[in-house]
Amino acid sequence: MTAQGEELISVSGLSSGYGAVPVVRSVDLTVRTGEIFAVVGGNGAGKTTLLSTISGLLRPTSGSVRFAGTDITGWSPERIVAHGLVHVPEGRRLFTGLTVAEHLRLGLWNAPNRRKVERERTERVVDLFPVLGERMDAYAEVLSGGEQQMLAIGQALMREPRMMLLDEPSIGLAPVIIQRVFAVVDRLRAQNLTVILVEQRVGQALALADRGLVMRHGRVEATGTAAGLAEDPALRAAYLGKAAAGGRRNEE
Ligand SMILES: Nc1ncnc2c1ncn2[C@@H]1O[C@H](COP(=O)(O)OP(=O)(O)OP(=O)(O)O)[C@@H](O)[C@H]1O
Repeated sequence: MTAQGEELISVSGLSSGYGAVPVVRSVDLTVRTGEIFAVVGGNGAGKTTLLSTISGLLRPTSGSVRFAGTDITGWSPERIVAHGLVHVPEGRRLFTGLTVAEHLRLGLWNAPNRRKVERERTERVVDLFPVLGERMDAYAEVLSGGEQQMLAIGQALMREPRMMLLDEPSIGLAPVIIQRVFAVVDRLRAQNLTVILVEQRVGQALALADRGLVMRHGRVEATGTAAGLAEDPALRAAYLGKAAAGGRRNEE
């Protein structure tokens, strides 16, 4: 177990891609326990590929990932999950024909103590997302987009992870629902869960995060505190839209 503020994950020189096509190029990052770390950047910058490489879905072509004091480079996704690092992919990836309760149970599918902990962990997920408690017998496909996102996060939380990789949770959601999902991520941080958050909504992600990085063409373009990144004039102009860049100019 790592204490709050201690380094939980350290990614060094990580590169990966698809076949012979390199996408992630020599990325370095470290995240401390209890932090929300935002990864932002334009379409196709390599954010999803970076998360998939950290979670073992893609093998790195070089570099290393050290998590909770152990080198997990090249481990299978199942082994990485068992070590406390879960990945909530973009698009939620729920199963048609399975209910909310079945999805939550599935989150524990290969957990050694699943029968013992299922009830208590389900209660914790429902405490975070009360709407799931009201819809336990509903099939995933009839849930709203927001409920599906909550279920995807809830399923990952059934493992009581130390770290969550959260890919584009806001996609396709109404602003009020995005706020609700982000509020839960904030609450999870207060419970010492560490999060790497990939987001297209750069302003909102940086407002929530402690630190972060900007990716461009698979490389780290900038890294630092979320507040520092949000105030950087070049980054504001590139990723926060004309209005934000204009606002900055007006302030100066
Ligand atoms: N399965 C795949 N096979 C081949 N190329 C892929 C695959 N997935 C992504 N790519 C390519 O890798 C590059 C990076 O994609 P990635 O999805 O990691 O970027 P991203 O920053 O997450 O973008 P977005 O925000 O649009 O999801 C893109 O050029 C994309 O076309």
